[in-house]
Amino acid sequence: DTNAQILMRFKVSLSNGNALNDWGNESSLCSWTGMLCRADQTFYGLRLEHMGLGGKIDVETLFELPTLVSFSVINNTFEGPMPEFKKLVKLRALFLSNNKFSGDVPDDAFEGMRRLKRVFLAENGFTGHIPKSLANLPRLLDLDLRGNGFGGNIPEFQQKDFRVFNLSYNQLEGPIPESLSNKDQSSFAGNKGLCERPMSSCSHIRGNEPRSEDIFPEHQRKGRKFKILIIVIIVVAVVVFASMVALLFIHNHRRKRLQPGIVAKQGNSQKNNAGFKESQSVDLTSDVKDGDGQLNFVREDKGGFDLQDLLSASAVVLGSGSFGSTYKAVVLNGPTVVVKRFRHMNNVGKQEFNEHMQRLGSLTHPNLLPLAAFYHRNEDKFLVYDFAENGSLASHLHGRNGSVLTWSTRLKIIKGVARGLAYLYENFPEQNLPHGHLKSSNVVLDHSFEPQLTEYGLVAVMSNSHAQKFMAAYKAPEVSQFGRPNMKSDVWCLGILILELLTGRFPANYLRHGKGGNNADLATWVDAVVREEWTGEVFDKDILGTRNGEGEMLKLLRIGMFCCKWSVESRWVWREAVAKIEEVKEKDGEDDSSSYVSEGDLNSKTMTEDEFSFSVTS
Ligand SMILES: Nc1ncnc2c1ncn2[C@@H]1O[C@H](COP(=O)(O)OP(=O)(O)OP(=O)(O)O)[C@@H](O)[C@H]1O
Repeated sequence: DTNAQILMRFKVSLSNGNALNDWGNESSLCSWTGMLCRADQTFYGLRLEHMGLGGKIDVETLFELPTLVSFSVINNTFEGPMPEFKKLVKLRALFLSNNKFSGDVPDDAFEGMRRLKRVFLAENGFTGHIPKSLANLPRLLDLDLRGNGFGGNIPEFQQKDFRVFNLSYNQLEGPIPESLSNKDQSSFAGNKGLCERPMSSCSHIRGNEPRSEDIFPEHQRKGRKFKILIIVIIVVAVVVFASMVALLFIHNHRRKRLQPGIVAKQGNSQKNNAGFKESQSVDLTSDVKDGDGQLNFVREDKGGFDLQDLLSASAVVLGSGSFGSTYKAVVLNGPTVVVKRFRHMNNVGKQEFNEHMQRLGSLTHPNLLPLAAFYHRNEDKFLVYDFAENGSLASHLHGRNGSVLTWSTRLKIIKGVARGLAYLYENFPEQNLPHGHLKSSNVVLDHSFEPQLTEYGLVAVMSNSHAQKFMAAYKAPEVSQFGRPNMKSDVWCLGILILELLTGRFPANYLRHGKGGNNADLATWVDAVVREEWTGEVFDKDILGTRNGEGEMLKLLRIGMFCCKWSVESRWVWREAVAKIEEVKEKDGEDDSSSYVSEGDLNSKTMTEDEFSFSVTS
């Protein structure tokens, strides 16, 4: 049989196959929905995602496809036990996430699949132990078992360097193997009783403590229980009483101190992307409480004032972002600084927080806004940055008081952003998201419109849940698909920033729920406009008429689209993105390299053959 005949037999076992109606057309197999083919038209995979498919996955028939190396049925309605994929020994990537598969996965389910690199089983109903054969895969690079019912202990994995690793929201328990202790806590969150690094030590888990019946005989236990009950009642009563007194005291105390701050902030309660011109005066002492905690300077050249100076500085609210308020403070006989309050930086303890801030403070690059100092008081953290004279890029692009940014200024801005990002990636290679919160309100402009990145490097200290909800990098599509961002999520943000800069459109206005729960976004809008060949309509009217620049503007648009590839594998890595941005010139015709991204490659969601083969072979 030919591949086409085999695939038609495979289709018969599926239900709800309407999305595959074009299968069987006379045209080349590679043009059928869901086919993955290389440039030479050899078929190598199936990508049947978000299609409402169900029924049986006929592995016997798939086995007859000699070149099949990648198989994906993400987000369909398949149910029942895990199909016997182990027959497909050539498979390199297996994506079954977001279906209704269930039941124990046999220990030998992945036996012999020596080439398998990527296994995505997230959000199904799989149970039983994590199969030994999975842990023994020699080349495993990405593993996502999130949101299943896997139980028991985590086995020792043969492979140590994972790119994606997620076991969260299962029923796993017991100590985490030492070799996985460097993983993020979020990889293990939502399990029954996992312990040891990166979670807390196993000795904290009650089951490990000696049980009272092992120590005391029956009659002693009864007397003991009674005594414990009395002690508990007394302690609870004392604690409740003390808390009520303390709360009353704090309430009265805060009412006296908070008034000015609250009044001023009410006038600014809306997210103020238009910058600081409408801001009102506030009393910083209402937020930065004096007396406890101290201002820690992270750079020698930024000292010269102390906490008292900061508290008595005249301050205005610049805006209230997703983490708290941001103030501009003019220190008497000192610098003008920006104080940003963060309420959800609880991922690490005080010591680690201090070390991380010292490290951020040691970064120096013309396109990074220097962190000057930080202040740490229990739940509240304040970061002090230099004030940037020209406000944020967002305020210029979208604010009521914004100015007209020419094409040449926009190009200068994006080049600076790319350089700042490259510096962060080189200096934070071990971080998952060296920036993590790249967006136009976090790009500020100095007196000569040189851009400076701000709020970088904070993912590591930010509470996971808050990061997931609000940080820009968590808006990348892989987060809705696989639940976790990766290094390329910053590249997604860079792409969105490029598109925002060129179109003048605010990305959040394009967020709506599309098919399969994914967010449609500015990238999708640009994609559609370009595909309809209305490129003239894509550019911001303020730069549209730029003479001799349209070719280069189009070149930058294509770069933005390559940074916004929906699939992480086909999205550019940061180095490539930065290098391509550097190549863009202000005027057309200065060089002839614009053909490096062909018109045909512009569709940002579809993977070209070469791109996908890169992802499965790399
Ligand atoms: N160092 C700075 N110099 C000048 N303006 C700044 C500076 N830092 C922030 N701003 C501006 O102050 C305003 C409020 O900033 P804030 O960080 O609170 O909000 P945001 O960036 O919109 O949200 P988020 O909390 O998600 O970062 C924004 O317009 C921002 O661009």
